[in-house]
Amino acid sequence: MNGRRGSGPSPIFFVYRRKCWTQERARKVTPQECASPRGFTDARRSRESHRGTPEDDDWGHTVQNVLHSGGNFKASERGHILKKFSPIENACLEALMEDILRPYVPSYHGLVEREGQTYIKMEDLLMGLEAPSIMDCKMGFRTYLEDELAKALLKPTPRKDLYNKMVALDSQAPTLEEHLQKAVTKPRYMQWRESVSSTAMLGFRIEGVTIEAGSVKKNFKKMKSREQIMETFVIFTKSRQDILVAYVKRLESMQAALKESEFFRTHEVIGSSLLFVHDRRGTANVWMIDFGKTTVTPAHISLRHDVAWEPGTHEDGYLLGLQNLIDTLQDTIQMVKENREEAVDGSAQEGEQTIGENEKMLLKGEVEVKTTNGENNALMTPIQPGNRTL
Ligand SMILES: O=P(O)(O)O[C@H]1[C@H](O)[C@@H](OP(=O)(O)O)[C@H](OP(=O)(O)O)[C@@H](OP(=O)(O)O)[C@H]1O
Ligand SMILES: Nc1ncnc2c1ncn2[C@@H]1O[C@H](COP(=O)(O)OP(=O)(O)O)[C@@H](O)[C@H]1O
Repeated sequence: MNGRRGSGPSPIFFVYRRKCWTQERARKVTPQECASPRGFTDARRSRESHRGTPEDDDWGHTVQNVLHSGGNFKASERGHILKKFSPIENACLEALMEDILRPYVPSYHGLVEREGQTYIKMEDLLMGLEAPSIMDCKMGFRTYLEDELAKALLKPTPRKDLYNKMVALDSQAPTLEEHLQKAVTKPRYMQWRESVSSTAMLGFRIEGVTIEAGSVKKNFKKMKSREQIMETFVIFTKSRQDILVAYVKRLESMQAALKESEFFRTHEVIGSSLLFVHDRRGTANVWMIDFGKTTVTPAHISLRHDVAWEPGTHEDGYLLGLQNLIDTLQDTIQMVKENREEAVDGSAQEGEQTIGENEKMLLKGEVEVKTTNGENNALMTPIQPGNRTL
């Protein structure tokens, strides 16, 4: 496995990034605004004409906010990025530097201040990659904290923004009462998101993808089935077996470390992602990121991560999701092998064309990767809380 702490400059890989060069040269956006898609868009819209100062002349090399982040990142010097300070994430990264999981998380470099805001300085995981492809998978069967649920039960606070996001995806999803209020509570929204995506079935979901420095695709919210996810991995890796195999190996070693980890035993890992990164040269790696909702469990609880959650247990199902992810990738490798063998036989031209079409659609942002025979036609039985423990 390579891809860690490369020596070259971090690549610039988004369409918005390319637009940023032009805009920055025209002095319409600052490098800092370029650091996030949202910043870029806002700056472009307002047509501001200030310059800004590149940090350590290296803003252009900093890789940012790939898939989803409301402007939480900022450029730093080569090899590092800055993420808005959260005491929870900061404590996790500090603790992880002393844990067996250290090789699987971005290295932590303390806190820095920029323009009155505190940031966590951490390793840029895209450093050394050339036009990287990136996928963010959110892990676990539960994506909200027990505390959030308890608070919502005690004092329900229906939110209009979450209602709007819900109806945007499915106008039938809210109940009659929710339609009348035009608002839903956060746990209700999060549970619904789990149920329409693969989270509820598989314990992980794809949040976003970018392929070879292309634009960011986030249209995976309704992607539920293992088959759809396999197709997405095929598209994402362009059927490269070496990359798929590298991913599986990395996940297996991560899995072994997780089972030994003191940090993992004592933390409820909610809303954390695995970041898959690779490039055309075959550099590939997977990292654990986003510890903003990863919290220490009460002292008497030792978490297993491979059992169903019941309120009060703090279990998150992370290991079940990870096993399903590994199984899905292994099935993908098998599928790619079979496609290749058939192609050699001259009998798989149709299948190859399908993948090519899907790829085009994904790149154009039109994809809902289609299953051939409906939802959840899993090729194998997913591990779920209840049907198997590790
Ligand atoms: O993905 P969509 O459907 O947009 O829903 C988002 C994500 O779940 C966010 O998690 P993440 O940042 O991990 O993607 C979550 O932030 P939290 O992590 O703070 O729970 C948001 O909650 P609000 O920020 O409360 O809206 C929620 O609205
Ligand atoms: N250390 C890092 N190096 C490079 N890219 C990162 C790093 N951490 C996060 N990212 C990118 O930023 C995106 C959002 O990260 P995340 O930590 O989930 O932020 P948020 O908490 O704002 O959602 C990820 O999907 C990933 O593409």
